[in-house]
Amino acid sequence: MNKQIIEKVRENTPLIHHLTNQVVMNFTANGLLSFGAAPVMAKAEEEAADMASTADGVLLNIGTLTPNELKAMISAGKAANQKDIPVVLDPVGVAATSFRADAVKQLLNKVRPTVIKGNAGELAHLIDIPWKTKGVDSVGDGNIEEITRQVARTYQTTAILTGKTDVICTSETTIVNKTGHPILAKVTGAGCLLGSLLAACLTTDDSIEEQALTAVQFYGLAAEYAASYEDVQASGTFIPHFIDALSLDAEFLKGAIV
Ligand SMILES: Nc1ncnc2c1ncn2[C@@H]1O[C@H](COP(=O)(O)OP(=O)(O)OP(=O)(O)O)[C@@H](O)[C@H]1O
Ligand SMILES: Cc1ncsc1CCO
Repeated sequence: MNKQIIEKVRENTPLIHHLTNQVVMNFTANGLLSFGAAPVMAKAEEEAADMASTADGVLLNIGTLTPNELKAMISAGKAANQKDIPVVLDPVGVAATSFRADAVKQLLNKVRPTVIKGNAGELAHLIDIPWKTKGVDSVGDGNIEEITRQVARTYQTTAILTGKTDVICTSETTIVNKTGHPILAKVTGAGCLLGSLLAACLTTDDSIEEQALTAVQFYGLAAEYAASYEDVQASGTFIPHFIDALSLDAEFLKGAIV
């Protein structure tokens, strides 16, 4: 983890334009604010390109996608690509329906994502590897490093697979992260908010490997720290501690976990 990446984000408060799902908008906005960046949610096709052009990073998350939102995502993604603004694609539930699968195909034909981030079931689907999924959740098992590598190679991008173990692959490197807490799997939008923090970390001038690792490692440490509070009984009591922990110093989080 490179703590300077987090410090730079907090100094610059980059604006992250989100085209994300209805389930997680408020959680994502509050989590990103706590981390130290600035969220804006704008999904009308009429304004998507303008908003993306003024942002420092763009998050495309298809969790509750509609046909009009797909058009907006393509406009926002193209506008971001034109200005070299980083784009994170989260293909939420892509294996669940042909509408989602077609939408992601269209997005990947028209937009170059800086990072594709998803759970194992989502990334496996992108390279036609059979994997058990349930709605937006991944419930299968298999070689997660190989899947992440293949997504990175096939789409010539950085791929991040999340779960108990996170895997980051660029064309050259594979990095594994084991920070995190099982309670995150009980928080809807835990992956979606990570995509938002990741977009913020991609706005610095550091290497993509460092940016990606910093985002996933910090996020996991914040979860471990939040879960260690005595009053945490389950996800409901965990969430406020987690939002708070996202504002903390990376070094402090490392040392604070017992
Ligand atoms: N069993 C686990 N142990 C530790 N960390 C976990 C575990 N499961 C998930 N995580 C962490 O939770 C975060 C979200 O990952 P996950 O794979 O659950 O996302 P997702 O399926 O896209 O979630 P959502 O669709 O709800 O947004 C990541 O930081 C990941 O490391
Ligand atoms: C539960 C759910 N359904 C569509 S998006 C979403 C949020 C987690 O991905």
